Amino acid sequence: MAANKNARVLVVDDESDVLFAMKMLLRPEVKEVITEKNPDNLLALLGKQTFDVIFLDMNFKSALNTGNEGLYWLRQILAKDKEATVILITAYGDVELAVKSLREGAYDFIIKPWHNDKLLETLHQALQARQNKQKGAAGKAGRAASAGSLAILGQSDALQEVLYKLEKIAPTEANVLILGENGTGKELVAQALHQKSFRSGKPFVSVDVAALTDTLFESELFGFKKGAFTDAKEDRAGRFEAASGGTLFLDEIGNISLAQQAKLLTVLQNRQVVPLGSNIPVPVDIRLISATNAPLYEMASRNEYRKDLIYRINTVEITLPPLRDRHGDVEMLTRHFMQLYAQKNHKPVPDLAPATLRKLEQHKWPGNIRELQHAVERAIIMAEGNVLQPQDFTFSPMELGGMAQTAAAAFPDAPLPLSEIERETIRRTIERNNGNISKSAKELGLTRTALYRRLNKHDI
Ligand SMILES: Nc1ncnc2c1ncn2[C@@H]1O[C@H](COP(=O)(O)OP(=O)(O)OP(=O)(O)O)[C@@H](O)[C@H]1O
Repeated sequence: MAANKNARVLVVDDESDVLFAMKMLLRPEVKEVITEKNPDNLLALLGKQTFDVIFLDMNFKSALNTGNEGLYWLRQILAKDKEATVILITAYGDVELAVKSLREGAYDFIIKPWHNDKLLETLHQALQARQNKQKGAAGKAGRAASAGSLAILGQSDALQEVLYKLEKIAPTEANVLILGENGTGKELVAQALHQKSFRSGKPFVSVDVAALTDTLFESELFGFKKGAFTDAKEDRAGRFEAASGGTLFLDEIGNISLAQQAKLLTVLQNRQVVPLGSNIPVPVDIRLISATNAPLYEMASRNEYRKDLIYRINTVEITLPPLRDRHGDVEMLTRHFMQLYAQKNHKPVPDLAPATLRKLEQHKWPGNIRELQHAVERAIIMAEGNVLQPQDFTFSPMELGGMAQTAAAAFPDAPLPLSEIERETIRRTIERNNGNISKSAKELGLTRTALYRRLNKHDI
């Protein structure tokens, strides 16, 4: 890091506290730190000297009124020097905008309040990248995000953007709402966020809230005291307490009743839970990650979901694209799962015929990565030779839409074995709920896990 000792850094922010803190932090790292409170002086400063890195506030309170002053100044800086290395300083609420600003040429951004070591890491990376660029090396190398030991695979732009955002927001305290269809990897992303956060040494507690009735919701999440209800034989901590210091992942948050929404909101507002049968509140120290495949905003506009709860849980949003929109990822994921399941089933890793790949790439994957995963496992188990052929991939009726229904209608009175009836009932329920597993499970009186087990059993 010796090269940094010659570096000159500029910090532009209209808050004196930020300037002071940055100066104290950066001074030992570089040769010179210049601070500037008024962005109007920026261009004059750049005219006088060059800076190796410029930290620029995205949220000036001042005059321009464009809604994104930071972006305006970023453009001004880059117009003057297109090689400038700019790191934006942004608030939680502006992460979307900050991600966009990367496309406009910012090197990176940090989120306020920042962690000092993270900020210094970003500074050193920026200086290194600048040096590489000056030497003519590939400056962008190493920018693609990975998700630690959890393999979130994909090379599509759509997924790369998600991974980039994940890297940025993981080491913050922001509540994250993950949106996306079934099987797009929401839980995987939640785990990665935890693993890359400062809470990673503490528990990651996952709760499928859609599976909980009103009473269970409270006892499971907030805990209970002995005697609170008939079966409460002893005190039990709720999931909020169990996740203390760590991350609480509430899956299927779109599927809770208005009464449950109100209870959750109270806890998040007060940052404390009151266990059932107690009147002593317990303080809560969790980072909240929620996920859903439900259209929360549409539901809110129909008054089926509380807007104030959405605002509590969505400090930052990550939307996972469906697999059909991740161009190039089907092959990568297929090959990954081929290796995984060949190994698991003690078989040699097969090849993939070009026609098979075409078939997989054309399929719409309504069950997304989970569906692909199961399809590959099935193919590995069933395939005869050591090249996977198109016929090794048979898509289930749910995946293909109405075909099975036609078949069932063709034999209305034929006696069916019980397992066929179960299969057909499950299939129709899922179809009626447009592939929503949680809703279907609720309707069928099963937990989601039990339903997944049956989907596997029936090869749906
Ligand atoms: N990008 C990815 N790379 C590798 N595996 C993935 C990826 N995305 C998802 N998976 C795998 O696909 C399966 C489904 O992912 P996950 O359970 O996280 O999805 P989900 O969106 O939470 O699903 P649901 O909405 O049904 O709860 C898991 O086995 C997960 O490990």
